[in-house]
Amino acid sequence: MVAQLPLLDGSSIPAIGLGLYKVPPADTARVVADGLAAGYRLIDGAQMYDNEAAMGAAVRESGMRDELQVVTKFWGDPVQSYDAVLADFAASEQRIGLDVIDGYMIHWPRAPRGTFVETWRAFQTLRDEGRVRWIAVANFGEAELQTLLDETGEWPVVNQVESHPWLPQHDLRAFHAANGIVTQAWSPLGRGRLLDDPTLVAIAAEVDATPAQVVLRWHLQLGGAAAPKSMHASRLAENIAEIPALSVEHLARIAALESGVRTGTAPQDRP
Ligand SMILES: NC(=O)C1=CN([C@@H]2O[C@H](COP(=O)(O)OP(=O)(O)OC[C@H]3O[C@@H](n4cnc5c(N)ncnc54)[C@H](OP(=O)(O)O)[C@@H]3O)[C@@H](O)[C@H]2O)C=CC1
Ligand SMILES: O=C(O)C(=O)[C@@H](O)[C@H](O)C(=O)CO
Repeated sequence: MVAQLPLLDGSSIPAIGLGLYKVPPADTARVVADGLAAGYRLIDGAQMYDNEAAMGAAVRESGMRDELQVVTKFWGDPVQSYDAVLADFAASEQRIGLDVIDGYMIHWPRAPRGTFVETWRAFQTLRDEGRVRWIAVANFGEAELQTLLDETGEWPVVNQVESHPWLPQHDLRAFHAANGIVTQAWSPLGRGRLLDDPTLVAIAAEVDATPAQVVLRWHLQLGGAAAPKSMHASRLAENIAEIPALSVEHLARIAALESGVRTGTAPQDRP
C-alpha cells in the first residue's frame, strides 16, 4: 500500500503517482490500465502531454474513478492569464470527461511575464466552483511561492519540481516542509539516466532491489512524493513495489551523488 502524504487542505495524495509525459495517446489506455493494476492511484497528466483524452477515457473505463486522483496542468504558453486558465481548463475538462479534476497545476511560473498571481486566482475560482479539488504548482521557486501567499493568502498544496539524487533540492524541500507544501518530484529517476550509476547499482545489490527502487525509496525517505513514468508493465510494478527502508549509510552514499545536474528544463529557461 503506497503511503499517503497530507495536503494543506486536509486531503492527501499517494506518495507514488504515474507520470504520463511522453506516453503517446495510443499507448495511454494500456499504460494507465497497467498502472492501476500495479497499484497506482494518482495519474499525472498535463494539457501539454497531448494524452488527456486517453487518460480520461482510461479512468472512466477503469471502474475505479472514486479511488483515483487525476491531475492535469495549465501550460500557460503562448498566454498565461486569468482568462487563459478558464479557457484552457474548460478544454482540458472536456477532453478528460470527468465531473471533477482532482489536481490542477500551473505547469511553469513563467515569472518574467508577471502573470502567475492572476493565474493562481483563476485556479482558486475553479476550485471554489467545485471543478477542481486541489490546486497546485510546478517548477516554482521559493520567491514565487512566497509571492503567491503574500498576494492571495494561499499556498499551493503541492510544488512539483525536478528532483532526483543529482538534484535533491534540499533548500526548496525544507521551505516546502516548513509551510506544509508537498514536494512531488518530476523526473524522479532522472529520466532513467542515473540508474546505471555505480553507487546506486551497488546499493541496489546490497538491499536486493533495483536501482529505480532505491531511488524511489530515497524520495520517500526525504518525505516527498514522486511521479515516475514507464511504458512497461513490469517497470510500473517495480517502481511502486515497497522495499525496506534504506540505512543512514545508504542515504549518505546517495547524498554524495548530488551534482546539480538537471535532466530537464530549468524554470528560468521556460520564460
Ligand atoms: N511539471 C513538469 O514540468 C514536469 C513533470 N513531469 C512529470 O514527471 C513524470 C516523470 O518524469 P519523466 O521525465 O518521465 O522521467 P522519469 O524520471 O520518470 O524517467 C522515465 C524514464 O525512465 C525509464 N524507466 C522508468 N522506470 C524504469 C525502471 N524501473 N528501470 C529502468 N528504466 C526505467 C523510462 O523508460 P520506459 O518508459 O521505456 O520504461 C523513461 O525513459 C512525467 O511523466 C510527468 O508526469 C516530467 C517533466 C516535467
Ligand atoms: O524538461 C524538458 O526539457 C521538457 O521538455 C519537459 O520537462 C516539459 O517541458 C514539461 O514540462 C513536461 O512536464
